[in-house]
Amino acid sequence: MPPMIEALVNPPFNSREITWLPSPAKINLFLHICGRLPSGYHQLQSVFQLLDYGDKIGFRLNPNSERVKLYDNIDGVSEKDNLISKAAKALLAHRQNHQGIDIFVQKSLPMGGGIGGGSSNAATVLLTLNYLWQCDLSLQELAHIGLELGADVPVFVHGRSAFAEGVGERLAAIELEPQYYLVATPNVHVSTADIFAHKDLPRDSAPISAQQYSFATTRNDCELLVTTLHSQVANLLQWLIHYAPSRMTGTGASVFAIFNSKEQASKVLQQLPIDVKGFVAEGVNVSPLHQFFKENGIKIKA
Ligand SMILES: C[C@](O)(CO)[C@H](O)COP(=O)(O)OP(=O)(O)OC[C@H]1O[C@@H](n2ccc(N)nc2=O)[C@H](O)[C@@H]1O
Ligand SMILES: Nc1ncnc2c1ncn2[C@@H]1O[C@H](COP(=O)(O)OP(=O)(O)OP(=O)(O)O)[C@@H](O)[C@H]1O
Repeated sequence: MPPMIEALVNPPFNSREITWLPSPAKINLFLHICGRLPSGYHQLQSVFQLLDYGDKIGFRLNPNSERVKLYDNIDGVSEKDNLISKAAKALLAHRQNHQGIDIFVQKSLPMGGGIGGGSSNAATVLLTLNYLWQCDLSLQELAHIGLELGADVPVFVHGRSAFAEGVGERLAAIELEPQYYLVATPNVHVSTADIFAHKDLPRDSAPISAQQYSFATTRNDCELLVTTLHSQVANLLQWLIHYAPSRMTGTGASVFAIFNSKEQASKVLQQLPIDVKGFVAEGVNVSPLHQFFKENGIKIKA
């Protein structure tokens, strides 16, 4: 495609340079388990708080190919299992053109930490390829495709901090006070599937309404089990709680502490124990990915 026409068709994407899009993290401000479905999946209630921090996914048009090529491998994840490839594959059937696309990844988020990195990567790919391939799917349709890839994908597709129910797919946008979060990940892997399958996991929290949500009156129902099984998570939470209200996100291993100012959060970040990785982020009501689309005049069907 000649550069002029290409630039008109797919701004801000082109074949000369990589366009980097945000793939933000989330934390679960609370996580109640209200029951178990016949499928084995759990009925949850949660508040997904989106953050202004995350990975970056790069896209470059390839005029010489009709294929999607993923350039950056993620340690320990085969290309076939990568949620980025899976998201691209899931959209193939819907594409209205055969534009070849090269995909790149700058990973900042720890994997399997309960902060949704893989799910967010998948959502960024679904929304971007929907645009580049002119699939014209709605957010609802993209979220439906995303749910097949992971329970946390729909919230990133919709791009709003939300009160969530069901397996995480029934979402109601929520406006949260701007706050700063120190997110810290100890050097231990917690398997989401193992935690949900564990006999000691409590599964009988009474449902609450979105209006009833407050941090102080809610919990993460996975926290007691995960801290019992993994002393690294227990020790980190005990340490953090001296500085600010703190809780585990998802099924761990990451935990977060809530601060009113970025300075306070950054000060504690600098003191984190040596084997703990962390970052400071601001909570946002609208995903940085959706902000990117808005700023570039790209509309997605509601
Ligand atoms: C715990 C949360 O992080 C909360 O945000 C998510 O619900 C987990 O989302 P995720 O990592 O995208 O999870 P998935 O990849 O869909 O599921 C991983 C495994 O967790 C269990 N699982 C997950 C979600 C759910 N509502 N009930 C479950 O029982 C299932 O055994 C599943 O095989
Ligand atoms: N692009 C990807 N980025 C990160 N992990 C990926 C990716 N593709 C596949 N995975 C696999 O998915 C697993 C879960 O990834 P993810 O980062 O979404 O988990 P998480 O932070 O625990 O999030 P959740 O809150 O959804 O449980 C990883 O351990 C990894 O094996």
